[in-house]
Amino acid sequence: MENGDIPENANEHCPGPQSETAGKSDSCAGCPNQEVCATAPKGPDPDLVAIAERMSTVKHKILVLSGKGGVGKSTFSAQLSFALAGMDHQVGLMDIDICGPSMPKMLGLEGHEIHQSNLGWSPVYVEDNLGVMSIGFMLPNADDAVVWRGPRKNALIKQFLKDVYWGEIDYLVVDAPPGTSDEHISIVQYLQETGIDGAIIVTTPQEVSLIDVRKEVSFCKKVGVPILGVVENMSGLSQPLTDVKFMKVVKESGSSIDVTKEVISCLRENAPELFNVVVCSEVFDSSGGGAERMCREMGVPFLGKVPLDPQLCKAAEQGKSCFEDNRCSVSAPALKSIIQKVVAAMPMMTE
Ligand SMILES: Nc1ncnc2c1ncn2[C@@H]1O[C@H](COP(=O)(O)OP(=O)(O)OP(=O)(O)O)[C@@H](O)[C@H]1O
Repeated sequence: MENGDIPENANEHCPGPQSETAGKSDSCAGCPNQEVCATAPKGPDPDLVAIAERMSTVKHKILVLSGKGGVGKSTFSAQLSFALAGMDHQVGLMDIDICGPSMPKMLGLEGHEIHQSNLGWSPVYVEDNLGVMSIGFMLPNADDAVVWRGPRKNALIKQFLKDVYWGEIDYLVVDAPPGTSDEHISIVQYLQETGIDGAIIVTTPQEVSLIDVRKEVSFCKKVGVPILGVVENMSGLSQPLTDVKFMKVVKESGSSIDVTKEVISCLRENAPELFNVVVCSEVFDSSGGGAERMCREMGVPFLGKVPLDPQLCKAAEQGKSCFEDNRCSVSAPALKSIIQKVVAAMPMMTE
C-alpha cells in the first residue's frame, strides 16, 4: 500500500489510511486493511512533502484536459511544450495518460528509455530545454496494454512527481487522460500544496463534445484549479488550395465527376495568385455556437480555435514541432496566438 493511498481492496467509502477515523469508521467494518489502518501512524504524508520539495524548482504547472478522447489534447500538449521551449523557456512535459501514453510518439522519442541518476529519474530530452516523462518509455513494447486499476495508476503518478528530477524549469505541462477519473483526482491532490497555475480544456466544436467539457469545467471548479481557458480544436477544415488533393462536382442526379486535374491546371495557368487562397469548410456541426458560446455561458475564458490541418496531424505523427520550417501554415498561427494568451495569463515569472 502506498502511503496515503486508498488500497485496491478497501471497502466502499474508505476514509483513507491517513484519516483519523482510519480503521475505526463504520465503513471499515470487515475491510482486510482495518487493523493496519487503525494502528498505522497518522500525520502528513511524507510523499506529499517530497513532492512539494521536487515541485519547488518548477515555476508554473499547466494541466491539459479534455472531456472526450481524440479531440487533440495530446497534440495540443505536445505543441504547447514545443512552443514554450521555442520561446527559450525550460519545459517539462509529463504524460499521465497511463493507459494511452502518446507523448513518446508526438515528441519523436519512441524507443527511448528513462535513466536513473542519484538525483532521481531523468526525463527523456527532445532538446536541452524540453524534457518528457511518460509511462510509454517504460513499456518493453509500444503495443503493450497497461491494464491497471486506480491505486496503481495513482502510485505511478505520485512517483513521477516525487522521483523525476526536472531541475529548475519554467513550465511543467501535464497531459491528462480524457474525462475526470483517478488520474485527475490524484494529480490535483498531489499538487495541492504547491498548486496548479491552471487548466486548459481542449474540445471539438460539436455539442456532444461540449457536454463533457462542461463536466471538466465543473471538476476544475470543484477541486479549485483555475481554468486558463478552452481551446476549440478541429474547428473547420482550412487548407491552402495547393494542398487540395481531390475536387469533385456533384451533379443533381447525385453522381459526381472528379475535376481535380482540370481545375488545378486551369487555375495554375490563369490565376496563380489563387494558390495562396485557403479553402475553409465546416466539418463538425457548430450550429450550437461551439466552445465560444459555451465559455460565455459558463464564464470561462475562450482561448481560440485551431482548424483541422492535415499538416498538424503529420507533424504529430512525425513527433515534430508545427512551428518550425513553416510546417503547418494553417494551424500554427492559431496555436501560437492561443499559447501567447496562456503565457500572458501566467502569474508574473521571476526571471
Ligand atoms: N487540428 C488538427 N488537425 C488535424 N489533425 C489533428 C488536429 N488535432 C489533432 N489531430 C490529430 O487527431 C488525432 C487525435 O489527437 P490526439 O491524440 O491529440 O487526441 P487526444 O484528445 O489526446 O486523444 P486521447 O485522449 O484519446 O489520447 C491525432 O492523430 C492528431 O494528430
